[in-house]
Amino acid sequence: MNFERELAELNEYQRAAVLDENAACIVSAKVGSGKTTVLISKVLYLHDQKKVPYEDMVVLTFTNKAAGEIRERLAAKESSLSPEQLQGFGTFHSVALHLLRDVLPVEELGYEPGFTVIEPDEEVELALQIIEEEKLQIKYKNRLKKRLEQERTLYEQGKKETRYGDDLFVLMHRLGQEKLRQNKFTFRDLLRVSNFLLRRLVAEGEKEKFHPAWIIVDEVQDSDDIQIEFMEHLVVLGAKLFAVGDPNQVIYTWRGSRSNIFYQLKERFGARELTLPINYRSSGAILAAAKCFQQNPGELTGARTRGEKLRIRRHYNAFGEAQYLAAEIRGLMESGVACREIAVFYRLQSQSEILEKVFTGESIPFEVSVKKTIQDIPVLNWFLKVLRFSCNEKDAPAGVKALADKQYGEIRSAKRAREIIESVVTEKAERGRQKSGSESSQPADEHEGLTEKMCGFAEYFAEDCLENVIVDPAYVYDYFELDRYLKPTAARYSEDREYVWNLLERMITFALEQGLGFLEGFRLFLNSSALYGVQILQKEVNLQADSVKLMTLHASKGLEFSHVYIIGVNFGLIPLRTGDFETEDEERRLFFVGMTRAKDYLELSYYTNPDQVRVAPGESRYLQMIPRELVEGGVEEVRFEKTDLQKLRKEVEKSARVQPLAMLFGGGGAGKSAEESAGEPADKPVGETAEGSAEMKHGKMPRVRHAKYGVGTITSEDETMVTAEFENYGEKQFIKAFSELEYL
Ligand SMILES: Nc1ncnc2c1ncn2[C@@H]1O[C@H](COP(=O)(O)OP(=O)(O)OP(=O)(O)O)[C@@H](O)[C@H]1O
Repeated sequence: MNFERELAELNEYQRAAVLDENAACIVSAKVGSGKTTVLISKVLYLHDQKKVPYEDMVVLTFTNKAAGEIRERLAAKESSLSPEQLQGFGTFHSVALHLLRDVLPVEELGYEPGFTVIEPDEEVELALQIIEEEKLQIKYKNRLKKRLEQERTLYEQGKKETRYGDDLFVLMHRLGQEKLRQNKFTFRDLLRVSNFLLRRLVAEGEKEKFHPAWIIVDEVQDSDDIQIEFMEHLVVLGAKLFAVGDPNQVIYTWRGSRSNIFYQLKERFGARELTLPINYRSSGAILAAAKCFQQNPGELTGARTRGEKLRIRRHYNAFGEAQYLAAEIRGLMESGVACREIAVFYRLQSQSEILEKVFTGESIPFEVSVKKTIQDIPVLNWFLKVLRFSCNEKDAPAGVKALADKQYGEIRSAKRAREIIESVVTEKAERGRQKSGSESSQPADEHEGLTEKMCGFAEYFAEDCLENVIVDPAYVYDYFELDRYLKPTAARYSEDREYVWNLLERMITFALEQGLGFLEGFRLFLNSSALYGVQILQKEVNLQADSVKLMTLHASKGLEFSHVYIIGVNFGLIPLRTGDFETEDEERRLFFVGMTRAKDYLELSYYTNPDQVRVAPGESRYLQMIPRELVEGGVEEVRFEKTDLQKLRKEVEKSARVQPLAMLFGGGGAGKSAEESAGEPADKPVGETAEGSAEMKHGKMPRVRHAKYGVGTITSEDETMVTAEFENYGEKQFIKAFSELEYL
């Protein structure tokens, strides 16, 4: 590789950053100024010129997408790279997982190497179970997830009193014990426990166990306290720090990042500060408009000419807009614009549904970036429980759920399932004790069916049979006799079978790629599937594929397209209604991030008759903040016949009930957000039952059931949406067409 040539392509600011060798350096970069470019050049510089092995670098990103991009770009430059060399490259969580698995002594804290990683929702479920069993007094249980997040720091600081004077800290203590007993980590635990063990390494002077030479951080503006502490430990262990970020792109304060982060980092690490002020991406007009939303002052220079002005469109509603966009995109395609250069951004995932339907009808190739995890697909949700218990017998709750699932498996009562699993666990423990005492005892295995399968799994697949038989999903599928447990008489059977089959294929490929034994590979996958969620099960949008990209503003971060359409710039959507100034600031930065993805053409639109509840008709004030000289010909109204809209709406409602399978395992197609697709469609759709509406009219609040959130009460309802309150999940909104709620 010719590094001189690489360096020559950088501007003076970028070069200075790449060549900087201070013990700590923070690069405060402007949007589109080449942060990713610099980060990759830095890694190459250290490796090629300074002879730092990749294994001695920890490269931390905030998303798997960013980590993937860095890996890809490195692989493109150096084809002989192996996954082992890049084990320290990834998100904070995946690097912490690697440390806990391969470097730090977790067993000294009582965990076992086969630990699993659970999603926040699973932690809440566990917490609710403890509350019930131990009769704890917890206020605002419907906001438990938020409360656990918000008050965790107080608890960790050793505070005695919770915010509401209840048993929350007792719960946190018990939750910690229970997770340890079940050998489980949450995402936050991964970093928390890593921090604890790294601190101990430092205190005990055992730095030789782990001492990276460099720590390189992308999007550093998104770091929260626990992540900063993680960086700090690595620095104390001897690593030099190089971090890049943009204070104008802080869009995750709800996760704990903060807007004064650069000042904080400079103070904490005594870092040198460099800047990258030149935006290479956007035309002059786009950049000038985006600057109206920039919150942190400072030079933002564009390298490009003024280019085309922005456009603002007014639509009757989202249905009309979708038709307009389809026609517009068709026109662009005919004029030679590649589909992959066109993107539509929206504020909420649910806004993609109408676009998907219309684009499918109009044969516009598209891909939707959907945040959907394995847990959103009922059959996989069940099968994961089966696998979790099969691979980790300490995870008794998973075993109970696998047996007591309402749709799959043996469909036992919760009580009976608990009894069975408890007896299995006791029996195993007993057998273990007898084995270590005398050799004479015989296992009295009375269990059969799924229980027997789960308990025998680890033993059955114990030897490393990866190369022989486990290249075929059928082997595991048949082992569990899944044809029996997936209920072949159900209408969804063939779809479910395909889901499971695909999951198994993925797991096997994953184990093979990792060069791991079967069991070990499966265990690692079970952790990663929670950790990576979407990425493992569902292809991210393929930026190279020639299709229009549909995504939320959040998902657009870090990407660029020649043509960008930001839709629904109405108050209530962009910006969302917020309760405080800080969140409002974040909404503004989010809009800034979206606008600055556009290279050549940016169009913004709003509705005069929005369908969503709590969305105000008319343009949001954000549109009024853009100087009119940057906008082509004022606001243009786009009209569509109302009859067309009604027909279209009916079609969307009809077709939205069938969700193409392809998109879940790659490929384009329709998809729903995690929240909206958490369960199977119910038989009786809300809005289609006369009694439902009648009850509302007479002031009674109808009760509904949702597959994931349980029983709730409708709080409001309009033509398209329905809002319901659930005891443990708070208020949730649903699109009626998806029929997820069943009236009780
Ligand atoms: N020195 C340069 N000369 C010309 N183009 C450049 C240069 N550096 C970066 N670019 C181009 O500028 C665009 C933005 O670069 P990059 O994606 O690295 O920016 P970024 O700072 O990571 O963006 P964002 O702020 O959106 O995260 C890319 O198209 C990249 O190829």
